[in-house]
Amino acid sequence: MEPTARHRHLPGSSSIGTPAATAALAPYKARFLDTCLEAQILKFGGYTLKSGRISPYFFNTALFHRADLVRALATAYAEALIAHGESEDPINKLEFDVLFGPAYKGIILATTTVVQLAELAPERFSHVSFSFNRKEAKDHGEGGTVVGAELRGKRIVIIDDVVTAGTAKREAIELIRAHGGTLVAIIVALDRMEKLPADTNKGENDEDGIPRGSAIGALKTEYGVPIISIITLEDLIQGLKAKGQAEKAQNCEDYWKKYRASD
Ligand SMILES: O=P(O)(O)OC[C@H]1O[C@H](OP(=O)(O)OP(=O)(O)O)[C@H](O)[C@@H]1O
Ligand SMILES: O=C(O)c1cc(=O)[nH]c(=O)[nH]1
Repeated sequence: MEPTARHRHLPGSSSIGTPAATAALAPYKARFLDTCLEAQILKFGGYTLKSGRISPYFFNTALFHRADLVRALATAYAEALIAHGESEDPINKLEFDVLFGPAYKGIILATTTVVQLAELAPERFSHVSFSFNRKEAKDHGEGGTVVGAELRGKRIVIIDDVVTAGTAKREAIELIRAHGGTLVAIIVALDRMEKLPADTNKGENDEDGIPRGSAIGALKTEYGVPIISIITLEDLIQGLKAKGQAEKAQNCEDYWKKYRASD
């Protein structure tokens, strides 16, 4: 779905998210990538990751705090869900009732994205609710660990920033199941398309350049649901090339060759 001009550039807003030379990508991906690059949410250099790998790029979702940026982020999640839901293939056609955002960062993603879903596709998504967990159960007032929509009998999409090891997603899935909900998909902002860190007990070497499974692939296999990302490393490389940023694209490609996931 192509959002209206109103959604692309509100009067008086900054130019954040204006499509530039990344046009070969789906327009919502190109706009999101432009936002990330313009606002330096995607940075380039040498960054040590949780895994210990040194990455030539780093994606910092905490930087989406300004009004225009959080709107661009929520719009991109909504557009990715809408694009996925519009698939002609009934197996891929995504229908859901609740966006569940694991605390804490997922909370803002779930709440802002339901607003944008209702704004961009009211006929399909006005009924969608949000829900999130408390990190610590509350024993007074309404009590409990889940806030927002009831999960029982509902089709749930988990929304989060990234998958690193998949631990937070597994915890969220257990909570959803314990409350009687059914997981139908997971959506994240960026898929780094990286293999899981090497298992030295299996004689693996992280730098061997042999593709192995990713955390996203493991979640897909374990739970049998699609994992949607707004953009992937492949999209980033394509976007950088289209913008003439050949050196950054090459550094990302070299990194990807080393740590490429097989799934
Ligand atoms: O374990 P994974 O599923 O791979 O996800 C990694 C998650 O861990 C971080 O959040 P964290 O749980 O630290 O909570 P926060 O949102 O409060 O920072 C991060 O923002 C991801 O959401
Ligand atoms: O793997 C990580 O540690 C990581 C990568 C990235 O791009 N962004 C982030 O916040 N963490």
